[in-house]
Amino acid sequence: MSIARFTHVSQAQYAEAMAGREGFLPIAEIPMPKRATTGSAGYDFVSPLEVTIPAGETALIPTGIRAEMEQGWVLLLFPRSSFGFKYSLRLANTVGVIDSDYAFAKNEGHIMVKLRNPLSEPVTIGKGERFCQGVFLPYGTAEEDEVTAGRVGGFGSTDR
Ligand SMILES: O=c1ccn([C@H]2C[C@H](O)[C@@H](COP(=O)(O)OP(=O)(O)OP(=O)(O)O)O2)c(=O)[nH]1
Repeated sequence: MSIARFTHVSQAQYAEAMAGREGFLPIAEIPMPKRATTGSAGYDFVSPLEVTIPAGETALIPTGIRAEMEQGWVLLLFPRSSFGFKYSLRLANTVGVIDSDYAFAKNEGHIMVKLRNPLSEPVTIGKGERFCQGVFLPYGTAEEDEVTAGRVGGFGSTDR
């Protein structure tokens, strides 16, 4: 069942997110997230730049990608299994929750991934390497849910 569409964020949004970094893929060359086989649940995301995460530290990777999806669906981000198995690499927030209305946030719904390297040695993610995966899942709502607010910002914005 097809319920979502991946697109690139704009050149301007990508440049803003990559400010101060070098050697990243041009936005047009970032491949759309792909499933490895017809039976795979996860869409693999590629890192647009080489990133070395020092021992015990974190790194934020802007993916250049946004996901529009039908209401009632969520995209959950997980590390790619092989990265977790090999390096114990994990998402700093354990799982990334990409809401269906995030695509229309001020930052165009630019999907960001924050990785944590819990090892005592640095880990390098190559430019163009598949490093995390996103799974689309349907979600339910509770009785008497009368939420009407819309999303504007990204992480933590609904506290403000
Ligand atoms: O790993 C992540 C997690 C979240 N997001 C984006 C998509 C999500 O829709 C938005 C807000 O995330 P979430 O709702 O999990 O964070 P929050 O801290 O609860 O923020 P808010 O108050 O905006 O809901 O940030 C990412 O790009 N990467």
